[in-house]
Amino acid sequence: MAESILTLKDVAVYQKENMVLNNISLEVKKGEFVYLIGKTGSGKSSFMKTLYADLPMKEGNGRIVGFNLKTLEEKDIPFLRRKLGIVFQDFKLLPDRNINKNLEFVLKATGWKDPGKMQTQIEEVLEKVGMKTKGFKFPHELSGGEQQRIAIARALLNDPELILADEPTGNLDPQTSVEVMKVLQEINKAGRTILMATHDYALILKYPSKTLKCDGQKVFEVIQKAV
Ligand SMILES: Nc1ncnc2c1ncn2[C@@H]1O[C@H](COP(=O)(O)OP(=O)(O)OP(=O)(O)O)[C@@H](O)[C@H]1O
Repeated sequence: MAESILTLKDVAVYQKENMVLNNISLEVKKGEFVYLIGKTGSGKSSFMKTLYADLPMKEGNGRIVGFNLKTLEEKDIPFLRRKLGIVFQDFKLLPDRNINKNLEFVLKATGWKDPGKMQTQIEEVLEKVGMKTKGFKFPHELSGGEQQRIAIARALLNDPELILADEPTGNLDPQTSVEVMKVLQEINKAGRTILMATHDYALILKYPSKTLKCDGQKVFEVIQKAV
């Protein structure tokens, strides 16, 4: 049986003192591609933030990539984040440096020292997202879809066990969304687990997969027809 990458038991998600979601119990296994859907304000981003410890897990129990979210201490958060690849809607690339330097910055910040190894790793992740020749460009010289591919490459730098993508196609046109989705699908086929929050039902129809829905302060699995 596939190993569990994420297990939640009776978890509640809070924004400060306000409960956003409760009674969440679910499991994501190694190799799965899971969508997280739900209306604006239903709690998708808050759910994701709880998973990468940007919001504390006040109620329930959770394990993610081997870390216990309930007992996680502040000092352990960087180590958790190293085992997660996080992709956001708005790319969050550093505008003042080129793509190679953006990626090098992350490697240095996560303890890499050897320049040769860093260069090899940068080339490898750029190759995976089809951007090998674009390392010298600045973020503003790339299209939105290209910037998102770079953000995915950045998420792959430390060989994460789980990729959390929060509306990764939210700023992209339909055709570019499909291109970015193809990259995520390839990464998933290569064995990586992906949890992706999205509003984009066209993508879900095109690439059907296990789907969780946030609604009425709950998170539950929906069958494809009911999406
Ligand atoms: N930083 C914050 N402080 C307080 N409340 C917040 C904060 N961020 C979000 N909320 C509230 O938490 C609830 C869930 O918001 P969240 O952003 O998680 O929803 P979402 O499903 O991701 O929405 P969207 O699809 O618009 O991104 C909303 O009621 C929102 O107002």
